[in-house]
Amino acid sequence: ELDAIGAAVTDTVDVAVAVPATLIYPASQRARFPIGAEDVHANDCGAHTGCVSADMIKEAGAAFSIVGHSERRQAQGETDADVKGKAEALRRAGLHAILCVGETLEQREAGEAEAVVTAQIRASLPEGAAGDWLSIAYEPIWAIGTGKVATVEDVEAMHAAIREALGENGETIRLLYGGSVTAENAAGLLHAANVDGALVGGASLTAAKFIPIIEAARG
Ligand SMILES: O=C(CO)COP(=O)(O)O
Repeated sequence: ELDAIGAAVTDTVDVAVAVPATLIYPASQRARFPIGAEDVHANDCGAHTGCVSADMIKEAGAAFSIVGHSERRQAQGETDADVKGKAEALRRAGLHAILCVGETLEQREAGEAEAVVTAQIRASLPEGAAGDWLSIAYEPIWAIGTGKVATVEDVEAMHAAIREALGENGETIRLLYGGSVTAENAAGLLHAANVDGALVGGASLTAAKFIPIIEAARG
């Protein structure tokens, strides 16, 4: 799959794949594009048995890591402060951070989506965040792995709110949309205002489903 994806990469689209920690080394040896981790620990060293630091993923060949994925915020109880610490650790290691934010269905139905997400941004964004080392992924929790994709209008409204919340350097930071992105809906989402890319889950698992999304980003 990595070879097929690599063959589809051109210099007009940036493609990167985040993999489980045990696969970083073999994937980075093989892939012709950046490989990243799905999480890192916030500390550079210390007594954290079983945790994986930014320097450890770097040594294994990672160029970046996702931080603050909603599954980690929910299942591991990660707070915005934890997520900020992880993004800062990546910066210290010279790696890129993809920082995830997103609201629950309950919060969206209560009309709180933008307030929740912009509060997450304010609390988890490191000082001096800039596009050369950080991207934001907006992933509405109700859209992840459910087949329920946000509308282009909702994504544009949220990304405009995020862009504003980012403040200084905000224009340099890439805003990715994630949640049930497929070959069918990718073009509309990727060409929406303030959408600079996608964080693709299920449809990235096979080259056959992922390559059309790369092509939609290019087209
Ligand atoms: O959260 C996601 C990737 O981590 C999105 O997953 P899906 O694209 O499968 O909805």
